[in-house]
Amino acid sequence: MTQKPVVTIKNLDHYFGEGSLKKQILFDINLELKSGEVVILKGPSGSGKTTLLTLMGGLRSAQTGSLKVLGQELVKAKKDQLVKIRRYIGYIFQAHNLLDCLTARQNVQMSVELHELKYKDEAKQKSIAMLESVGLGDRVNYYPKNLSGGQKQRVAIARALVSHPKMILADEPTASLDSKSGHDVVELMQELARKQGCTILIVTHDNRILDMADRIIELEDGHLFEGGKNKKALTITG
Ligand SMILES: Nc1ncnc2c1ncn2[C@@H]1O[C@H](COP(=O)(O)OP(=O)(O)OP(=O)(O)O)[C@@H](O)[C@H]1O
Repeated sequence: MTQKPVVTIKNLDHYFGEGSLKKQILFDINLELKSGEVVILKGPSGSGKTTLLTLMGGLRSAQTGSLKVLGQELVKAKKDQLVKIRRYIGYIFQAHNLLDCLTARQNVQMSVELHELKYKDEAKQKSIAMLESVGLGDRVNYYPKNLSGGQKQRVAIARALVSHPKMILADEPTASLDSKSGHDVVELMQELARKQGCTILIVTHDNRILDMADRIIELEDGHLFEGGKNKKALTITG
């Protein structure tokens, strides 16, 4: 496993609101995510987890400090730079966000076609192969309404991984699943991501999946700590 940083964050602060309503949400965040790592980010509701995830994903503008994703500085980055970085990232959310009017295969294929110019048939075969690798080979033509929660989440994983992202950002991917499906879904993400050498960051409240991470980090009131009993503020040197 190579240990090149995929994300390097130094002294990152984040604020919402303006003037007298301005409120600091993230305080002096320092973090490094390496290639192929599976990291879980936990913390109480409102501690800033989603805010940090969306900043790393180029889904909102970073304001102060430094946030580098794949070597690209995102603090004060222009919109088109954020759009560019998003091509290298796969997103998985709690509410799987599948399009109901498309089959499992079409949902996955849409992502292939957005990411690369492919002949339609090639994109279709690639999507079917990806669905097979998440155990849904017999469900490729099913619409989301005819799939279980776990199966829908597997389609979302297939869609996120089909374009070989460098990093997967998953926000509460197991929240709507029972314990066994939740474990299976994370195991699958882990296995596929390892094969592709892709980094995974999972935001979760779900204590049932904590054992699956290489590393656990924790946010409390906007401050980031290395997880575990003896919590230590994260610092990066050099
Ligand atoms: N767009 C916004 N404008 C203003 N405040 C916001 C905005 N988004 C989030 N916040 C505030 O920022 C803080 C952190 O929110 P965030 O969603 O990042 O927390 P979280 O740890 O992901 O919470 P949860 O576990 O409940 O999803 C909260 O106080 C929230 O109210």
